[in-house]
Amino acid sequence: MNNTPLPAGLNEMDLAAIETVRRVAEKILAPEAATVDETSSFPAAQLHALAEIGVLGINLPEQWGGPGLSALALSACVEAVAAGCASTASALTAHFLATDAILLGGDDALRARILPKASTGEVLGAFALTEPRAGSNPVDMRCTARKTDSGYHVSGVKHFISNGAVADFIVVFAITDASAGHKGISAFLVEQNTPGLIASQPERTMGLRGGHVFELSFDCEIPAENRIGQEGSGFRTAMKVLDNGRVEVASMCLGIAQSALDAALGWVKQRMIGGQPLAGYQGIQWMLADMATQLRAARLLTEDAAAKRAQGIRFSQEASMAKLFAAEAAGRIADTALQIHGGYGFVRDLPLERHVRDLRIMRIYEGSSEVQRTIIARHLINQ
Ligand SMILES: CC(C)(COP(=O)(O)OP(=O)(O)OC[C@H]1O[C@@H](n2cnc3c(N)ncnc32)[C@H](O)[C@@H]1OP(=O)(O)O)[C@@H](O)C(=O)NCCC(=O)NCCSC(=O)CCS(=O)O
Repeated sequence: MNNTPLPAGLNEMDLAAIETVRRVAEKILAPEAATVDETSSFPAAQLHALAEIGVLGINLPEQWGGPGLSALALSACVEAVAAGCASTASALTAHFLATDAILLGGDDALRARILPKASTGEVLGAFALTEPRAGSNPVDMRCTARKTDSGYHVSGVKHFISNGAVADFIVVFAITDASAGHKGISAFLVEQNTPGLIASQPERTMGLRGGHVFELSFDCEIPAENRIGQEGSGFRTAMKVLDNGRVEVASMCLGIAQSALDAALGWVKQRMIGGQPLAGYQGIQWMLADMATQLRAARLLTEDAAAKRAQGIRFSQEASMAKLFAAEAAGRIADTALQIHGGYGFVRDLPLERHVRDLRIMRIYEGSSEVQRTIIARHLINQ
């Protein structure tokens, strides 16, 4: 039975969806998570299992093929997937970034063309914002989209793109007016089979080894109808998408941290030291108390951000607080869980060292902890 707490205010459909996702995560994702990591294999079968229960569209409203779940339920589902297999959760949430970009930035024609297929998993998406020389500051990007008679010529290199080579479509951000700063950035949809699109081999990463990330190089002609929204609207679309994405990263952190805490709780009850279980020692109890308190705080910040997201008002500050705190807390929680396991925690037969490795990127991608602090501070100063 899954003892992860649920937020208040979920309706029956939300609860049914979460229960189904938890069941699939426990029965199908979790048993394969160590193998996915060990073999660095892309979790295609896991995504397929999630697609079969509708998870690839849970960020979408009913109009575009989604179930119309609440933002709180979406977070709880992402948490459940991450608790089962963090690599799968990373590939899934990268797909959400791509479909959110079309939902939030595109017109109805593009939404109708892509979102229903993306919600069933018939097509998988990727979100290409980061470049080798433009990570934390996307306005420094070099990728360009030059107008042609039939559409645009997209040219440039994107870096660290989850799903990049396996996605059917890639949301690419590129400069359409180099003199206009962030207002000169536009978003485009590039299909995988487009001539001139070349993907690297997957990067060899420390963690999330099944959540493959690629360098993508573009020298592609694309039709005008593949522009997402108006020219110049790309930066705002990217930022709005990342507000959503940061709550999903926070939710992934909750799932992995909860798994680490659960493992530590199981261990301290069975591991005997000096004739008594580890759980009897005050030093261990205090570690557990700190882990649970940090996890609870991360959960409440994540729920707060999800609740603001549901209200349809700007929630950048709440999203950044949730991501910042959850990523840093989860890293500490997993590290403490490993410490409690002693040498066994360092051994790859147990999941603790994998949790520590998988969590490390959470303080970096979708805006580093430093970027989140910048966003929070700007809101404090400007409000
Ligand atoms: C740190 C930053 C937020 C700083 O951005 P800027 O200083 O360049 O821009 P601003 O002046 O703040 O804003 C310009 C403009 O945009 C509007 N804006 C900004 N944020 C939002 C928002 N959240 N929602 C709506 N509108 C927004 C703002 O109001 C301004 O509008 P006006 O000009 O006033 O009209 C930013 O650089 C940043 O977030 N950096 C981090 C980038 C990042 O997270 N990259 C990660 C890429 S994806 C990834 O890592 C994983 C992908 S995967 O797994 O493949």
